[in-house]
Amino acid sequence: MVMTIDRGRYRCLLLDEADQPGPDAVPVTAMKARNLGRRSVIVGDRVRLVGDLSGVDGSLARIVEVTERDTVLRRTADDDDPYERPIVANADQLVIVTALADPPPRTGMIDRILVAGYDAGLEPLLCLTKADLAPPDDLLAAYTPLGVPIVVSEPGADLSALRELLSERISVFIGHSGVGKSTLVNALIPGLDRAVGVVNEVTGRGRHTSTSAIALRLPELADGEPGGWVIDTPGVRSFGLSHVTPADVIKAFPDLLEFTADCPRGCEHGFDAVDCGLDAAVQAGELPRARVDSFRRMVAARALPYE
Ligand SMILES: Nc1nc2c(ncn2[C@@H]2O[C@H](COP(=O)(O)OP(=O)(O)OP(=O)(O)O)[C@@H](O)[C@H]2O)c(=O)[nH]1
Ligand SMILES: [Zn+2]
Repeated sequence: MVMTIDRGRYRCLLLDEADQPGPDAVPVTAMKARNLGRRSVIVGDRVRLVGDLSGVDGSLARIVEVTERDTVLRRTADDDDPYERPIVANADQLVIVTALADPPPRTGMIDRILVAGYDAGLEPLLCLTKADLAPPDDLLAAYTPLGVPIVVSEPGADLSALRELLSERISVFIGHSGVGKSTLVNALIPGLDRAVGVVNEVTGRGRHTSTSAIALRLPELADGEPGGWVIDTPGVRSFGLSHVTPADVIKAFPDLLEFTADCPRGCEHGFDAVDCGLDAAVQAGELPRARVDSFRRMVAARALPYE
């Protein structure tokens, strides 16, 4: 499993058949073998290595194969940039970390990250930090109808509910700089000491430093269940979605999708849609209005100018 990437060097951890690192697993540094050509290798990829697998300082293995990805989380640098940047492979959960204050929550950003997650086939989880500074009520009201699980944290909070939601899964943590992501990851992984309070440098408009995502193993739960993996990502300022279509969004909502069979051709099922099947379903009492509205907020977030 590729844990992190630094200037063309891939830090990998050897996994056993159960997809877990063995008790003595050491990180192995590898480079891409020539046969891979321009094929991308990203954090979370499962790869085959040959050569020196000792992990000894200075040793270098070669990545000769990237196994098929279950999921790929992508973003575009901004909405005018058609180039998709895959960020993380094989995750199954997307944890959107948002502060309740300092910085204030931006639902537009949450919605955009949700859309990217739905498009990638990841299950969302909203993690609201800094509850000591502001109450979570508005965000709870906005995201509960969507069916997004929500955990609320503050300094010294009991994280057992969050640990339970992370166990046996591969969870990508994403959030704006300063929301308390490192603080949270440090609390989840005692002894880790991820840098807190360091603002990410920005190398240009909407671009971030090459600081890679990094996969971190969570400690086992008290009952011996594997803790799962956290893939921590650099703070994001924007989340370009030009690679996602309205059809991609509604696929994540099978209960809504079934009512759109008779929509006019090209219907985007948004707030301004005409003769949309979702409105008919609401009128017939077959769908709750709040759920349709929440979904439509996602469709609108997709089309908003990137922030
Ligand atoms: N009041 C309060 N402050 C918090 C909480 N969590 C984190 N902080 C503070 O918020 C600041 C930013 O926290 P970080 O953990 O560095 O935030 P981050 O999201 O990792 O930021 P980047 O590293 O820039 O991506 C620090 O000063 C933390 O001490 C919280 O629950 N409540
Ligand atoms: Zn429609």
